Formats: sequence, C-alpha cells, structure tokens
Amino acid sequence: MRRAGAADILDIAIRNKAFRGADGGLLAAIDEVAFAVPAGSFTTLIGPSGCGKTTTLRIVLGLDTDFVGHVTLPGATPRVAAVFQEPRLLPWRTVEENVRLALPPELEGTDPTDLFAILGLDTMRSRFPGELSLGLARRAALARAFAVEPSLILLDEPFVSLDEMTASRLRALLTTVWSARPTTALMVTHNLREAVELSDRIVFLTPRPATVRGIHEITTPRPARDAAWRERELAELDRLFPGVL
Ligand SMILES: Nc1ncnc2c1ncn2[C@@H]1O[C@H](COP(=O)(O)OP(=O)(O)OP(=O)(O)O)[C@@H](O)[C@H]1O
Repeated sequence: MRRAGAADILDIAIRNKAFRGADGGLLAAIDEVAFAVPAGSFTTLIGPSGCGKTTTLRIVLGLDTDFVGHVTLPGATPRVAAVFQEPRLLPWRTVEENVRLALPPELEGTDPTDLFAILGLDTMRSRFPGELSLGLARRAALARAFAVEPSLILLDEPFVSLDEMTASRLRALLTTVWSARPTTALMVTHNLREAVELSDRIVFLTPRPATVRGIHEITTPRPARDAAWRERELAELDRLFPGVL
C-alpha cells in the first residue's frame, strides 16, 4: 500500500518485501525497514551488498508497489526526483533540452542558467550526452533532478565508478546545489566516507532480509567536517557498528 500525505517528512515503513524466484519460491528481501527522513535533511542508507537498498528506493519511487507497509512522501504535492548510477539522459537531446524536458508544466520556461552555473555546466548546455564524461553526465543528471524543484530527491550510488578526484568534486557540487536548493534527500551508497561527508543521518541496514541495524545522527556542520573529523567519526562508527568499515 502507498499513500502520499501532506507531512513534510519522508516516512518509510516497509514491513515485508519478497520476490518470487524463477523456481516459484519466495526470496525475502526486506524484513522490516522503518525510518523517517526529516524535512530538508540529507539521509543516507548504507548496508551490505544485496541487502535491499535499491529495493527500498524503488518502493519509495513507486516503481514497486508489491510490498507490505506504507510510504508517506514529503510535501503537500509530492514531487520526487531520482539520480541513478547511470545518468539516463536522452542521447539525442542536448544537456539543456534534457533538463527542460523534465520540467513539470508549472515550471515550464524556467531559466536553468543558475543551476548550470552552480554545477559548473555553463559551457556544456548545448552538448549531447555522448560528448560528456561520466562525471559531467552525472552533473547533468543532478541538474535535471534539482531543476524540477523536488520535495524529495533520491540518489542511488550517484558517485560510483568515478575516480576519487571526480567523485570528490561531485560530492562538493552536490553539497553546494543542495544548500542552494534545499530539499529532503535520501541517498544509497556503499561508501561510508561519502556518507559521513554528506549526511545528517545514516541508516544502517542488516544483511538481507533487511532490518534497520541502527541510525546515526551527525550534527557537525558540513564545513567543519575536515579530514581529522572524518577519521574520528569513522572510528566512532566502527565502534558503534562493528564491521561497517
Ligand atoms: N526483480 C527481482 N527479482 C528477484 N530478486 C530480486 C529482484 N530485485 C532484487 N532482488 C533480490 O533482492 C535482494 C535485494 O536487492 P537490492 O538490489 O535491493 O539490494 P542492494 O542492497 O541494493 O544491493 P547492492 O548493494 O548490491 O546494489 C537481492 O538478493 C536481489 O538479488
């Protein structure tokens, strides 16, 4: 069951999610994953490979409705944007056209110049996706997601398969664009360093079938999260949640 509500938080309460295998048997993917993402916060979902993270995002997106539980989306008229591992840009459209085509009717004609500037895409507007590196294509996907002024943005491993320098630059750009256009955000990652750099809260999942192992709040302001702070935070998380590193 799925219902959209007027509350400003994202409320996820998945009580059970199973897949039917080719042999007809059931594979339990999620046992109980229940947590809230406060309005305007950045929450990260982290857990072992195959534990049910993408399944959770697909349920929140409404792409999978075959589960027990409920999801309440934030905003009086929820608008959800998603950024996937593959940028999923239309190859026959320019970067700017890709962004403009995603706009809902009420935002049609909105000038994306500021957004392109924040994301360092000013000179890429008339390029086609095939002319972009993976890092630039991911920036274009971020521009498209933020352009729709979402009440919720979902990010599924948006920095995976990038070299560390490109990923680090993209993380900084995400922080900048998210600060300029604050919205409720839920990201899935395998990378705990990335999670502590970006998040207000981290939700740790158990191996499949997923349950919430624990939730860690981070109150340190992002500009104060320097290398020394990050190492201390990671050590603390390893103490609280052994094996997460
Ligand atoms: N359509 C499907 N049919 C059958 N099983 C599926 C389907 N989608 C996912 N699964 C299984 O459900 C479990 C959870 O998958 P999911 O993709 O959500 O995990 P994940 O935590 O995102 O994994 P990863 O970290 O490797 O990306 C896995 O065992 C997966 O094989």
